[in-house]
Amino acid sequence: MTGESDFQASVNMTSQEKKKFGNVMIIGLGMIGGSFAKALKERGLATLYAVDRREGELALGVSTGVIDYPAEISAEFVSKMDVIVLATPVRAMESVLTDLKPFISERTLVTDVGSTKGSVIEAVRRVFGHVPANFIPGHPIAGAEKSGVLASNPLLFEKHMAIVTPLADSNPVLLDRLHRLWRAVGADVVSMDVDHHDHVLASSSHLPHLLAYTLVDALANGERSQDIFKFAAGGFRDFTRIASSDPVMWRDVFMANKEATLATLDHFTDRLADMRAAIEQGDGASMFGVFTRAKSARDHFLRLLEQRTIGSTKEVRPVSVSVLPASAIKGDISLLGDKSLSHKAITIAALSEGVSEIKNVDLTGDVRITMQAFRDMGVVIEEASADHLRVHGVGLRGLKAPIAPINVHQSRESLYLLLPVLAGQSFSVSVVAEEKLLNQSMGDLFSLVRKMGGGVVSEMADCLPVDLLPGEPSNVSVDLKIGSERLRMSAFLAALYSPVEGSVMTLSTGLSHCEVLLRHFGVTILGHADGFSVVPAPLVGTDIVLSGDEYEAAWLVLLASLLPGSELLIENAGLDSVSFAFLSFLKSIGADISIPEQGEFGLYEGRLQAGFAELNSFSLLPEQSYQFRNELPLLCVAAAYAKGESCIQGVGSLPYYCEDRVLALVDALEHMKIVCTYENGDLFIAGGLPLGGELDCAGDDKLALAMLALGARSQLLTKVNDCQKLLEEFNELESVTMQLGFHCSVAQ
Ligand SMILES: NC(=O)C1=CN([C@@H]2O[C@H](COP(=O)(O)OP(=O)(O)OC[C@H]3O[C@@H](n4cnc5c(N)ncnc54)[C@H](O)[C@@H]3O)[C@@H](O)[C@H]2O)C=CC1
Ligand SMILES: O=C(O)C(=O)Cc1ccc(O)cc1
Repeated sequence: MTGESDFQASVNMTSQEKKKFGNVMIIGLGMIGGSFAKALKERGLATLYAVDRREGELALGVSTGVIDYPAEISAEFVSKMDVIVLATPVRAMESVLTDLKPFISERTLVTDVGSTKGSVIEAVRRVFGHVPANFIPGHPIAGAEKSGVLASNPLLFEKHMAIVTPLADSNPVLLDRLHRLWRAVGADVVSMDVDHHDHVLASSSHLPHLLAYTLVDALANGERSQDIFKFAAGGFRDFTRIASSDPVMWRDVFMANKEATLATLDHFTDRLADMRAAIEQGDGASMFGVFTRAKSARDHFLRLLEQRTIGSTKEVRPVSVSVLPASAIKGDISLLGDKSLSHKAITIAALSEGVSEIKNVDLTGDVRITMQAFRDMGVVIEEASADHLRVHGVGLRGLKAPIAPINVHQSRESLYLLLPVLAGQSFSVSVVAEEKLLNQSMGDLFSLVRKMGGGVVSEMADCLPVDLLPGEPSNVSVDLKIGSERLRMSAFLAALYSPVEGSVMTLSTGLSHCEVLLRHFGVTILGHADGFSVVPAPLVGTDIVLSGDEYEAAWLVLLASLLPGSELLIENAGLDSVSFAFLSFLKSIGADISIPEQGEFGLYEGRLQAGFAELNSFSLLPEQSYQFRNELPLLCVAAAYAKGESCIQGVGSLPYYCEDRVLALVDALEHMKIVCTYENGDLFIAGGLPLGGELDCAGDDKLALAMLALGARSQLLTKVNDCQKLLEEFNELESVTMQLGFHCSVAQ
């Protein structure tokens, strides 16, 4: 069968000619074996041999350049191999292993590509009596409905996953080689436990194939089959593509992975029966619920998959924003709802009874993570348009246990909202996260949730991932001390689950969006001298139009104040106590601002107007600096343009991230030739006219806006680097400023 001289020529190669992975033998030169061989061969990484019970495939393999040499299972070939890959249907692997056994050396890596893993390991045990350290199973999650060597594609594995399922005594050197092999053909390697693999794949791959085969067979043999196929629309074609897959391979898969397939099939059959009942009873709401949840889950996963295909980690390109000194800003605008408010409104609407319409909602970035979590727990959320949601609330305790852990990815906002809500349910749930949220102490949040009465279990002290276990609800009374302000909404949510009136003690009695939003949904929140009490009652679904982002509004007001001739009108401002106090302070130092009246729930809502005015220097007391800690970068800019020297006291006593921001802005001011002095935690800024120049906001969006405002009336162009976060948070920056005649240009 094999040309002995070819073989001799190949094994006589000098070490220089020997390729990175040496001699690789594929057993079963079909679509997957052929693709793997071709990917290695085209990259010059190995000398490729193949064995197949169909000689024709081997001849085609050589003539189409998929392999170098045909081979056979014999001492001469097998003993010289560095890697042997089993790529036959899974049930053929036992006989292949039996043939290999007499010749195999323990330095040779033996692996496979089979779609099931438990059955392959059982076959290895039957043949060898144990699993040898050099046998390490694998499975590429890439393929097609085609078969045979002619269908092989050297790019098949690029940016797809390859699962490896090593055993406790797998040889680590050979395991490393297996990882390298898959990475060399473009795959991302993931390790998995054998049983987990078989259950996951039973649902994600085996069940869909079973449904496609059965559907086509049922329809093809039924009445009107001719016309069914003749008039089949795209959906039928999409759904049944995989019914063209190889029947031998798939018969083997179902025989090999019986238990796991039956489990997922039973689950699916139950759900199909529910759907049948819904159709029979004309229960449109149930159908609508299933369809919306399924659509959003699929859309969500597709987005994740797209990110994978672009690259395993999201590519972040550095972005800078430049401003040319402007003469004036003029115009009427509406701002998109605040992101943090959008997260909160979705959460409260999901926990309300009945339907809520949320308008002017920002659905970009992290907000979708909060939304997906509620969808995973049975809340139907319709996207009526790009900034309008219809949320079918399920009540405070009406969430359903999710089938997988809730993943908050890297969204702190989602985590702080979801954790108290999950702790109030009657099911256990795991919460996982990614990258920057891992390995960070969540002590303040976890202890708040513990107060609610349930169990909070994490492997690493107070870090994610965490398991929440239901417990007897206890009375919630939370004291938000300095620096814990980010817990404010979490505390109010926890208080909603308190059996008796919950209380949230706060430093100031001013109203924030948290209380206002809850009042909007029918919660009675009473203000006291040292905070608030929350009267337990169901939340009531309602309609709400979210007001524009407050920091963006404050920034635009500052711009209007700095630029002579400006006339600005923000149609949809919504100011909480701090923003109201901040704008009132600007007024007190000479700004020309007209603030809207206080509305029913406590916000200053409506039209916010501002025009140019020369600002006076000011002195801010430590308690004011604390109150305006988030707005301080804007106040530094006001000071830089004001007449005379301003003083901001108590910067050194602010939470570290607020102080850091101010100090970064001091560097920028000095770079622009504005004289600043920072002494004993107090900051002095001598007003003047900033020069302009290149600045770096270190990825901080609030700082970036302040820096752009510094450039508003400066003498030269101002360029701010590292603005990715700014554009994520304020993605209409360019369009809003363009509308007002203030040109911010974005460059990558
Ligand atoms: N088709 C797909 O999309 C994927 C398949 N897999 C797995 O890869 C393996 C191969 O699948 P495909 O390449 O699609 O099938 P295929 O039908 O294209 O190739 C299988 C090859 O194995 C040969 N073969 C069968 N029994 C043999 C034996 N006893 N000795 C030597 N050769 C033998 C056949 O002649 C054929 O050429 C299967 O275990 C399958 O579960 C894994 C991922 C994706
Ligand atoms: O063709 C498709 O869409 C597939 O699903 C390919 C596939 C088939 C079997 C596997 O074990 C892995 C991937």
